[in-house]
Amino acid sequence: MTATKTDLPIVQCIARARIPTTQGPDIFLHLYANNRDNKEHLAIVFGEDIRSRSLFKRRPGETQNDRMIRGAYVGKLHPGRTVADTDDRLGLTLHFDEKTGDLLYESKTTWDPKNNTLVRIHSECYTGENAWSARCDCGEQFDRAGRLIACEHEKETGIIGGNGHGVIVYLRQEGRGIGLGEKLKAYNLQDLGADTVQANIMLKHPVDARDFSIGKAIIMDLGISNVRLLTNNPDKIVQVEYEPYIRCVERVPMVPIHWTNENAGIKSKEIEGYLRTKIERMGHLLQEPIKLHSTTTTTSTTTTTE
Ligand SMILES: Nc1nc2c(ncn2[C@@H]2O[C@H](COP(=O)(O)OP(=O)(O)OP(=O)(O)O)[C@@H](O)[C@H]2O)c(=O)[nH]1
Ligand SMILES: [Zn+2]
Repeated sequence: MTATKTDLPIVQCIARARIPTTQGPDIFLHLYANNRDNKEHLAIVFGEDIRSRSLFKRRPGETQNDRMIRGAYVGKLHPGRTVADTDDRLGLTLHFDEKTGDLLYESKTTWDPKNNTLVRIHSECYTGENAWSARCDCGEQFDRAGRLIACEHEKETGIIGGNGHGVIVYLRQEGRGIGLGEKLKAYNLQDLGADTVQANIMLKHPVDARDFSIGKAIIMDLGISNVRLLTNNPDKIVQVEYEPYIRCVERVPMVPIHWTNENAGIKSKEIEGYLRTKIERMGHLLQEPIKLHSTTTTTSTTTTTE
């Protein structure tokens, strides 16, 4: 059954701003409102020409200055610029449907929806992203997604990057949707021996309380239809597919750094359990490295590991 756009939440990009990053490229941070929850979901967009249709749509009575202030401009802002829809210095002009005010697609100014675009749908994880947590790999995944979108291809794995175009849809679904407070309680239950699945159930929550439909609506709003999805989570792939509007043309794996490089990434008992539960109990598409030749040699009296 093909989807109809009406069964998706309605999202509205409220503001977009250029963020010069410490990693090199500028990103364009988009803040969204929606008609499902009162959270500020985000899109971290790499590429000035990936355009939010809801942000760029013309609004009755607004001025060009209003458009520039909310971030609905083409090219680059500079002191003294007065027109949002034209960047004289770069020779770029946006055009709109006179009746509806919708942005018209033109290859010179707007990313082609038919391009295969590298996308990560990332759920907020305060502990992994801001508190140096070694309980999960969310922070590592977030950083790697940004690096992969910015680069042509990843040296270590040969995976083709986004070459400066792509999106991290950042959903405020902390704790797989149960919130930070309940996640902290889940951590205490895990320290008492439960795994991440059991802990959620013991707290009377679903194993995964997330819904990716807002993420889907944001991807569509950004004019992206062919997605190279950065994930190991099969549920995300199923939930993002949305024929004929969104097609997952490729699943790009997110292998924990420590699994391919002994001296890097996150190494802890907790994260081993976290990843093992994802594989064994949540069906994540991750293959634990199989040690074919043990490096442990046993001699008559002692066992030494080189
Ligand atoms: N309830 C609960 N949530 C956790 C735990 N550890 C991490 N999380 C949450 O799990 C979510 C991880 O989401 P993502 O980083 O999008 O990853 P994923 O859905 O597991 O799958 P990938 O796309 O393959 O990374 C975040 O919301 C974290 O806050 C835990 O022990 N319990
Ligand atoms: Zn996490």
